Amino acid sequence: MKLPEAFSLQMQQILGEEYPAFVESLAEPTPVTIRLNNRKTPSEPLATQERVLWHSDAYYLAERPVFTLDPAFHAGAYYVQEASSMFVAEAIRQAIDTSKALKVMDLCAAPGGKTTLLASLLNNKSLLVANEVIKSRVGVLKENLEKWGFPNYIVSNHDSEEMIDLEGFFDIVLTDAPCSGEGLFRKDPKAMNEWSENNVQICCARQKRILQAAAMLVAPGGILCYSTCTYNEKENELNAQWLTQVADFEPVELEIPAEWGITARKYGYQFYPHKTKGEGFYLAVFRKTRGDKQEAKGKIKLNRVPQKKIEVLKEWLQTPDTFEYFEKPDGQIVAIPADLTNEYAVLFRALHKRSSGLEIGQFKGNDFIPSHDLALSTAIAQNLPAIELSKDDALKFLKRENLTTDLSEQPKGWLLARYQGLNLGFMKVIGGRINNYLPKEWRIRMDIPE
Ligand SMILES: C[S@@+](CC[C@H](N)C(=O)[O-])C[C@H]1O[C@@H](n2cnc3c(N)ncnc32)[C@H](O)[C@@H]1O
Repeated sequence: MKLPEAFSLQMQQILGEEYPAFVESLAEPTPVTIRLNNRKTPSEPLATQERVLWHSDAYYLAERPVFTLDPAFHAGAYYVQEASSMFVAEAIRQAIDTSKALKVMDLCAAPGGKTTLLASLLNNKSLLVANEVIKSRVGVLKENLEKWGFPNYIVSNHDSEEMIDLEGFFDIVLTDAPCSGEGLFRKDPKAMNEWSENNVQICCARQKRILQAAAMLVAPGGILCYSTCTYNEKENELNAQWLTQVADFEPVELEIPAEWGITARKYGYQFYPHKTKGEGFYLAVFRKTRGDKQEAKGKIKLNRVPQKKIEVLKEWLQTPDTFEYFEKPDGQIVAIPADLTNEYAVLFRALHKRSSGLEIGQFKGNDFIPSHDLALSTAIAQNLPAIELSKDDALKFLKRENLTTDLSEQPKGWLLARYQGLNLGFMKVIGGRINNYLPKEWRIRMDIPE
């Protein structure tokens, strides 16, 4: 691999005698890792081998399978994620009590790897906002969150500076900042071609701007996590130092076993591919020492669903009484955790470009049409009519093709397509016909080998 000259010099300065080992590691293949969803376990456990040291649900795979051809992947049983970046969960676990009801903002969220990591860390009384500034990246973020199934989430599409009304609102803010990507050179050669000292400067200035906005969102006592997938001082340690100078934050020291191979710096923690089995990564965690806390108080400005309809909805959810039900102007019903209505009201007021929480479906006359979001949510009732599909048929369902299984004996009505006990989506049995309700934009497009 021919590294940019200025980058080589920079790494020699940072690493000294470790530099040759670093260069050698760049010629090795990128490890393939998956992180299992702790709320969705397939009946046949995935074949996993070596565990990622800093995450109890994550594993290295011997080779990269075609994930598109695994229905369990589409059901949200696991996420394919670079190993080093999973350290965010361990850091948060050490920095804050995750058994509490927490309000969490993932400020630079698409495609959602770390958002799903956060979702697995949170309990069902917590609330997760996934924000992405680039509109074209919001779709994939939503899709990944829907699949993951954690019900208490909102996806928003704002610049980090547009959130002034959420000052002091969050217990945790994650800023996984856009960066020069030095840690991704072997995984993504494009990152290397785009690298320049000038680009490092641009990234550094942008990160400061995002960090300043992120700092404002944190409640006193809350934590701010700052991460990049790069090595240079400007984007990492110097930005971390800058934050402690311009805002009321102190670095949180983490306990890390030596065998994990993570390098502790003054403010943060650095992953190098010659020392850890993963890509280059940097994380610093800070606690806010002072500031104003925003109390969550407000009223959701959506129509409440009439009691008669709520009785219908109750059949579709596992714990229907833990939600309150509202109707959006387009008729979609959203289920909002009853304990979190004040929090949702504050978020709805402050964020204009956003989703409205878990959309469970809509009424057409007296009939309830369940949504795909509901099919994949862990909030869905367990006793709904369902059919377990073979792998072939599960893939056919995901391609929106006709199934081989004979469904003519199935009672008319809604039927969940399942694979290894995990929901893939809804079908409707109408006489001799089946309608597939998998959203068209979600269907598998690749040809399935015989
Ligand atoms: C490193 S990526 C995030 C990866 C993601 N956290 C994950 O784990 O899958 C950085 C993201 O920040 C977004 N971004 C860029 N500028 C931003 C801004 N001013 N505010 C919020 N997000 C921004 C980029 O569009 C990009 O999606």
